[in-house]
Amino acid sequence: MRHRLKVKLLDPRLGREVPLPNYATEGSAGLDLRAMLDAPLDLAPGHCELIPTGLAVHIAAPGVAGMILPRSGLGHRHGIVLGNLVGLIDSDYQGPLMVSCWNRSNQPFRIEIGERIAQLVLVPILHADLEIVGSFETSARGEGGFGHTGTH
Ligand SMILES: O=c1ccn([C@H]2C[C@H](O)[C@@H](COP(=O)(O)OP(=O)(O)OP(=O)(O)O)O2)c(=O)[nH]1
Ligand SMILES: [Mg+2]
Repeated sequence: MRHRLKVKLLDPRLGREVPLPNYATEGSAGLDLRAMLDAPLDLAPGHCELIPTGLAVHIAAPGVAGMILPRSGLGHRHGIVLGNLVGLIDSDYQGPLMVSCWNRSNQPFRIEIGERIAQLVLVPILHADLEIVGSFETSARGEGGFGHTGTH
């Protein structure tokens, strides 16, 4: 499915020297987001920095949200993940889209200008209407959780 996403280019380099966010392949789920830094950033082990993507998005539909997720290569190979683990973008948010980059490794990591640091995934959202009940209908799991089904 497609969603028309309103985007403001806050950084004039986007779409010129640095490509606009795009899907790497037709089947990619995430739009790659780039680090719109003034200079390369050396992220020390254990440190976290808020990095501008150079854009603002307005999803504008309450039934859609954005999720910022790590890139698997950066996360697995270099320990570059997100300081908030997952970024959640509300459909009414219009401010600059920021990526919290956390170096969870024990090596410094250099983030280059325009480097693809994370990805934005649009997801459908259901809003809950709370229905207060005294008991639930029986389910197969009941209250069992946190390993209740065993490990094998
Ligand atoms: O990685 C992120 C996470 C959030 N945001 C923006 C969009 C989002 O809609 C807004 C608020 O995020 P969230 O609700 O997760 O943060 P909060 O700490 O609850 O702030 P608020 O009180 O503004 O809701 O911040 C980003 O730009 N990047
Ligand atoms: Mg919030």
